[in-house]
Amino acid sequence: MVTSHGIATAATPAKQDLGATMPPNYIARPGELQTFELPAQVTGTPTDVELGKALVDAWRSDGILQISMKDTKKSLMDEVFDASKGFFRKPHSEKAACVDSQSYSGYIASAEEITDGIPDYSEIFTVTKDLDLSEPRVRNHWPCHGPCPWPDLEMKDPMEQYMEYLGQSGEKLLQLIECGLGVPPGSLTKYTNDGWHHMRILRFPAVSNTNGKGKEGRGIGSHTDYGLLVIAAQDEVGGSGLFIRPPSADEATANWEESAAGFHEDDSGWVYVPPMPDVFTVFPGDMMQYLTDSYLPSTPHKVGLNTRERFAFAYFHEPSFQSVLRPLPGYDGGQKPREGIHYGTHFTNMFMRNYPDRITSKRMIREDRRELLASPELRT
Ligand SMILES: O=C(O)CCC(=O)C(=O)O
Ligand SMILES: [Fe+2]
Repeated sequence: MVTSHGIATAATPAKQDLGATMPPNYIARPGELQTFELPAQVTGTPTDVELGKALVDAWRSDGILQISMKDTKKSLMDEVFDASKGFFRKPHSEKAACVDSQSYSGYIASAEEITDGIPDYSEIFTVTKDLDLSEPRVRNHWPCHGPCPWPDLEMKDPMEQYMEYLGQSGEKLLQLIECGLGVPPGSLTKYTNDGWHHMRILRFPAVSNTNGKGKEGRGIGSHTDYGLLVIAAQDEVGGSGLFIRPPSADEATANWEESAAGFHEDDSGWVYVPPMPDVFTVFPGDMMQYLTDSYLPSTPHKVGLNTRERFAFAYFHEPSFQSVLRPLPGYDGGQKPREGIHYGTHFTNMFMRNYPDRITSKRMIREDRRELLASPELRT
């Protein structure tokens, strides 16, 4: 049921069933997430303010919320899941050819990604801004800027449409969060002009069907993501694998200062995100935490392998690569660093940490590309 102001109560399965699909050997309590519906547009009406405050409250208590998927988008979801499955079914050599030496777009084999020094079993296709070799930023060797090595149009077309749609949802969410935080319109969206939005198309093998090179049972180790918003979707078939840690007064991360990878990985206190039909899950990233002085902390999460293979998408709604972010008015509590955070530097650091052996990281080092991150042209 959806109320007139977009605050919805999804038809949830009985409480005792919510944890039934949890990955084996994980201990967590099943979450009961709040579900919201996004309006056609956000103009700052009292209804928008009410919804924005409800989103902020949901994140502050649960660390994650759901937005319901428009009926008109359900066929697009079918298309992107089909395209993802079609890609991951290809022979290894075809998938492994999808890499680029200048961007981090493309294929990441199972056990190639490192979180907190340990290989993950996730198999991934990453999509960053697809810029061809003649694009000025690529010609000028900006770190992480380059083409996306799409395997074919069957993959490219639906994925681009999907990212476009999530881009619109991301902008609406930021506008609503501005309303909910009581900051002037544009305080968040000024950073997303030319946003460095990217996406991870993910496959997780069944727990009984891995290549033996990663950490047993683990899909992705505990981590926080880097930008403003994470908007995730998963198929419901294999059960979920996602666990999150709700905000807590005695737990703090600051991923740009000290790695949050591995945060409380094996401790209690995790919440299982049960699979729900026709919703996206949304939670804040590192830059939202910095801007709000941890009023909206970046949500730690991890993924476990389930009894069946699982397909998922994680879309990241981000500031522009060039952005230097500064505390929001009313949320400047002296958070560090005082000079602001350059998002492109944070992104580059995180990707080099996750993929130290990738051709892209090696070229970055060989060509000293990171030096450019300090130049005024890359900081606006
Ligand atoms: O599999 C998921 O649901 C989330 C994946 C994730 O955390 C990521 O790609 O950063
Ligand atoms: Fe993540």
